[in-house]
Amino acid sequence: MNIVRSRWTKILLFSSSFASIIYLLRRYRRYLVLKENCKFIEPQQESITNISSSSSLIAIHKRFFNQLLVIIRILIPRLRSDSFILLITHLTTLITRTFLSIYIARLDGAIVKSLVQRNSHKLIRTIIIFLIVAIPASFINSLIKYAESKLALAFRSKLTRYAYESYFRSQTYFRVSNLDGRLLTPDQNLTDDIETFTSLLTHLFSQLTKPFLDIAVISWTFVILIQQKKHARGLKEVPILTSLVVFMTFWILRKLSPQFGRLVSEETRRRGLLRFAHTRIIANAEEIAFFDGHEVEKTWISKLYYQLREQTNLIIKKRLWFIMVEQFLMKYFWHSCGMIFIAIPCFTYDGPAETDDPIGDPLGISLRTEEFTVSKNLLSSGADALERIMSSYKELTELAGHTNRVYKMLHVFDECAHERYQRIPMILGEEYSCISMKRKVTLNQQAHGQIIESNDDIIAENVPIITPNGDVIVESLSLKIIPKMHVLITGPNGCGKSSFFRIIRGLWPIYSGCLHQPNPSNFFLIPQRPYMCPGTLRDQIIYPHTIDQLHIDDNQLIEILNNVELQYIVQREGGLNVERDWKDILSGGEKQRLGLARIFYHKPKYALLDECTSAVSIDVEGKIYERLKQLGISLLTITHRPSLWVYHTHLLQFDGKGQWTFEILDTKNRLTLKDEKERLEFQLAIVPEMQRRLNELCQSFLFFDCKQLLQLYSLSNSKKIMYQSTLFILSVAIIQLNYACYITNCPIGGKRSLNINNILHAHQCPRCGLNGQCFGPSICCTHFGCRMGHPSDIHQCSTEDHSVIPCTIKSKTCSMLSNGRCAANGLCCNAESCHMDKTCSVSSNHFIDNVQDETQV
Ligand SMILES: Nc1ncnc2c1ncn2[C@@H]1O[C@H](COP(=O)(O)OP(=O)(O)OP(=O)(O)O)[C@@H](O)[C@H]1O
Repeated sequence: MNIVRSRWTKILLFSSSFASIIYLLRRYRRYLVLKENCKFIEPQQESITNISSSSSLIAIHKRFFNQLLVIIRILIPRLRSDSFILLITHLTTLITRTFLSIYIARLDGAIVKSLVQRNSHKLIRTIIIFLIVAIPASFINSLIKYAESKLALAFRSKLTRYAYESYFRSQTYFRVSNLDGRLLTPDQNLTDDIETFTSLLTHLFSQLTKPFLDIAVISWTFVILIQQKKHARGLKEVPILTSLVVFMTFWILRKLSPQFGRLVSEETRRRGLLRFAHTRIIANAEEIAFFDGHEVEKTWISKLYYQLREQTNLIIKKRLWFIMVEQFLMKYFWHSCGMIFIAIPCFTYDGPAETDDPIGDPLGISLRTEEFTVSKNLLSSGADALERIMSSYKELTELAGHTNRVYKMLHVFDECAHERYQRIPMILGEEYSCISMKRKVTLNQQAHGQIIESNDDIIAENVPIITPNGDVIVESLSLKIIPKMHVLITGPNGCGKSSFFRIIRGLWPIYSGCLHQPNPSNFFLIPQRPYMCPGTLRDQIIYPHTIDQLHIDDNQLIEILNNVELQYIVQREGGLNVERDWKDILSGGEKQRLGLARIFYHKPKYALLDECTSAVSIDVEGKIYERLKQLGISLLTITHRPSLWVYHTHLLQFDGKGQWTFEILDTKNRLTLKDEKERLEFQLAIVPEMQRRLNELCQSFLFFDCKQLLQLYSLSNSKKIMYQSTLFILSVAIIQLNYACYITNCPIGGKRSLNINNILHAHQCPRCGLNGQCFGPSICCTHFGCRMGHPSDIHQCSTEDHSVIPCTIKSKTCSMLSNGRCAANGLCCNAESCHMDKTCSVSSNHFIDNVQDETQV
């Protein structure tokens, strides 16, 4: 009480409470920020979590064991496999270690006994034996770790090999990411997940096997010990009480245990998304840098990181309370119970004193001490084993989570290999909403189209083009392409041109109809951005061949580079054997040409060229096409470039509304028609502007709205009315244009420059300045002289533009300029300029007189 009352204690209590409150408030604020940050991508997560939770694969139950069994069959395919031999080795080391532990416990008891007996010889002898036994025991301990790591590696190799085989079979790697939506990060599944699963599995194997062995052997040793103690009461109840304590602990822990499997599985998924986002940034670094898009990327990545952090925090928090309860029960509670159990014979023994030294130790204290030490050691080993089994529950639930991920990966690989796909509807709805107008089909079923291998021809019979999302791009396509046919494929963006390639190459499933397709080795696709594989320049040309499959020499390879006008690259980069990051060091056009070089190397029957020359200059493109045709390769080209038309014999045209045409390509005629079309399109493009101007003129000068007339024109169905309306509009337009030209300043210098002597009723030109007269659009003269280009004069003189009749200046004509009139003393002007003229003399009221004259007229 005194302590509590002391001033310092009060200050300490107050400040710690204050600090705690501040800490909690800060934590709460950070939690709110975190929650806010995570909001943005929550819906997608929810949908994915639902998929895993709905199938309830996380908890330890029958399904988990079934999944584990499937995977174990992959890990241990036969009894003679290396993984099984390693497993047996590991098991043997574990058993040996158990027996050694019991032996060491007994040696420990013997040491204590010799101490109590004060028998130095026996003590030294026992210690020497103890040290000798410690050598194999240490080796076995190390061997356990070694065997565990080797076993984990063997399991990992087996599972990785199996997964790679599935992943690279039947283009599963393409199908998983393009046609199926269940695995968002297959890279993570194939690397991290497999590694974590196999190390956790082997760890749990040692964690569980040895404790079970320990418990079995220790229990057996105790049974023998109990049987020897005939005169001690209450020992028979010890096994029942022990089981009761263990069962109770297990029950409490199970009730309190959070679902670690689910939590860890979710954490792994979020880690995968974060890694995926980083990979995306590396792949698109250049574009992001060009657009300065790092802020957007940073925000997105931070959000993903916060989500991961939130989940990791949750797990850490849940572990804190769970481990506390676990430690209390299994360390302290069990220890107390154990001490009570082994103390029972000390209190209840009522037989004669047991001693092997009746003279030195008649009461048998040393023997009892030895028994107590052995029992205590055994009991602590047993408790340790039980503790491990119990704490393994947590790891077991985590293993369930990882098993689920690995199993799901293998399952999806298998389904994709058999063309059974599933997409996640929410993601589709968001990402591809632009094509939601198209007809959609449900695709969670197997494709029923027929694929027949043909010798040479590609024949499609009523084959639809359907995207992996179920959007029907083309309802039914029927055509026949034979070798030596060169097909040009055109159409608007997104109409299915590239998808047509995917269909004939067998990348997308065929949902109905029949496709006769030559062996895939007859096709070679060059996309707009060709893939640059890791390796040498030679590897780029021969891809996907390897050096072992190379069938031509270096001179021929250089000849191939010649064909695509890329021979200089050998010298520039230092030979064919040089390794570079080709994706980064080559320009867009060079990459495209290197891609085309592969066709010269492989010489397929059909070259599928998907806008693969968009970055190549037109002259080089032409040469490459000519050379490809000389090799007898059929060219199927997607392009928007008319320069390529001449190299093709047929045209496949998609209209973007599900319709298509396939016909012979008459290039010459088509180019003429194209020219005409472009010309007409250009003319039509300026029609609205002309109509606007015409209407303006109609309103200004005819007080008539031509729009009505134009409407009448566009509404009139009858050809005769249309014809008449056109004639009328044109006549009106011509008259108006001429008239408009006449009344605006069409001639140089405006209307004033016309010879007005021939025009009746010409009126006086407008006044300007101080008693001045407008001579031209920007010339104002008084008898003092003329000024040119003054804004107020321009403003006043431009009123003349609105007058229908031209104006005149009634002063004396002068000969220095054509249509010139005397503007001031010694100055002759016309509507455009002024010139010195000695013959000109005017009086001060000259212009006023003129006005009066005009009034009289
Ligand atoms: N993997 C995919 N999953 C779902 N839809 C896809 C996929 N690939 C393409 N699509 C959709 O299929 C439609 C046709 O695509 P395609 O690539 O064939 O167009 P395209 O005619 O080659 O267009 P462009 O001229 O722009 O290259 C598009 O609406 C596109 O969104």
